[in-house]
This record gives sequence, C-alpha cells and structure tokens, in this order.
Amino acid sequence: MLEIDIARKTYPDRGGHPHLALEALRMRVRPGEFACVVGPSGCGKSTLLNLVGGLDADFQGRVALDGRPPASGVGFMFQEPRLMPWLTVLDNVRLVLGDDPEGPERARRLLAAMELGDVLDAFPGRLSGGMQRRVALARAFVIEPRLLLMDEPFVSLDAPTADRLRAMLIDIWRERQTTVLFVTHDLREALALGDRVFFLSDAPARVVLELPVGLERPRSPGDPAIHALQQQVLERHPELLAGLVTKPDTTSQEASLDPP
Ligand SMILES: Nc1ncnc2c1ncn2[C@@H]1O[C@H](COP(=O)(O)OP(=O)(O)OP(=O)(O)O)[C@@H](O)[C@H]1O
Repeated sequence: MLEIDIARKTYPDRGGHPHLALEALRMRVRPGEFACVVGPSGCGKSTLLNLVGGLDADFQGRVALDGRPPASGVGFMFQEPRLMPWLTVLDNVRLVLGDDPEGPERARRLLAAMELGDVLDAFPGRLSGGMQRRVALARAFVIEPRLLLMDEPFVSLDAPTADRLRAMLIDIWRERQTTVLFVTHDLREALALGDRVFFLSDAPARVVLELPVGLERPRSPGDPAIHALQQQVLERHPELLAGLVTKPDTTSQEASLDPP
C-alpha cells in the first residue's frame, strides 16, 4: 500500500515569495493499482511525484510504501525521455541496472517487447520521439520497480503514437502488477489508463475527488465510453473543469492548454 499524507509543502522562494504548493493532501494507492492524478496546470502534480519518489524530502508529512519510506524500488518516467545521447539503446537501459546478473537479459527482453529489438545498438539521436519514449519505458520497468512514478510521459506525441505507448504500458503493467502513479492534465488519458483517478485542486493542492474507473480494458482516450464518463464527471463536478483537457478531439499538448 502506498500511503501519502502531505501536511504542507512550501517552496520558500518562488520569485521572491514563498509558495504553499500542497496542503492536507492524502492518498491511498493499493498494491498493483494504476492510479492517475489530474489537476490544473501548475497545481503541484510534479511536486507531489517528487515528494513520493524521495527526490524532495523538504516537506511536512509522510510518504510510505508498505510502511516504509519508498527509498529503493521506485522507477520514474518524465515528460522528456532523458536518454544519454552517447549511449546505445541497450546501454541506456542497462545503465540503471547496477550489477544485477540477470539485468542485461531482462533489458533485451523488455526492449524486444517494446519492439526495439532491431535498434539495440542505435544511439537515441537516430530514433523517433515515440521510439525514445519506448526506451524510457523499458528503462523504467527494467529495475522491476515496486512503484512507478510517471509525469506526463506521453505528452506532445501524436495521438496514434501516444495510444500505442499507452497500450504497451498497460500490457507490461498488467504482467508485472507494479503500483503506478501517473500524472496527466488530460482527463481522457487518465480515464483511459487508470483504475482510479485522483483530482487535485488548485494550489495549495489537495485531493478533491477520487473516481474509480470501472470500464473494461483495453481503453483509448478516443472511446465513446471514455467521452461519456468524462461528460458525466464534469456535469457532476463543473468546478473540476478549469485547467483540465476535456475536449473530445484535442491531441497535442499545445491544443490541450487552451481553455475548454
Ligand atoms: N523549485 C521551486 N521553487 C519555487 N517554486 C516552485 C519550484 N518548483 C515548483 N514550484 C512552483 O510550485 C507550483 C507547482 O509546480 P508543479 O511543477 O508541481 O506543478 P504541476 O501541476 O506539475 O504543473 P504543470 O501542470 O504545469 O506540469 C508552481 O506554482 C511552481 O511555480
């Protein structure tokens, strides 16, 4: 069980003033659950992931994975693939493995599952944006994390590429039953991926709604059922509209930042 209880997270200096980013934020995520976090731009979603992943320990509160601070066994995937340009695809994935003797074979298998078996020796600069994200996805899973933190990992990809990556993500998540915390500001993406969606308020962010998603998988953000569920949520909770992507046909990051 992932337990998140953030009493307060303050940045002492945001352009000359302190900024209270998170306050009284509580979440419980079950083992193996795929939890999505949505919220308005700038509300504190990345801040939350940084606290949960231990990248930032300067806050009041507690984060525990199975009763302990989640120090090891946490994987990350960010908006940018963050690959080392001077390392091959295979070496980028092996880089995070330490001296695990079974690691290299696992890296090859994962890359093959990501349909990257033919480019193991290529350098990232030769790959498309979608391929680079697949390498990053393989790198995130190769350590067999107990918890995977994902910060808008498929943003600014074209819709078919993003859809394919989401399908791959769901396939490996289902196989491994990793607990996932996935941040997005696209409500349809959250509804397409998550077992549950946590809605954050504007700053200081806290959870204002927890929504179980009971729809069968596979799902895609373009499914009529996803659209219908999104409409239902927004009719019941119009206050959640601000800052979220809610148009049925927006696909790019730029378009998604328009007010609905
Ligand atoms: N290191 C920092 N110092 C000061 N303020 C910060 C720092 N990092 C983030 N902030 C502020 O905290 C708030 C939350 O930022 P954060 O990046 O967590 O939001 P977000 O919801 O992930 O944003 P977005 O939707 O744009 O990705 C923002 O107002 C930001 O300006």
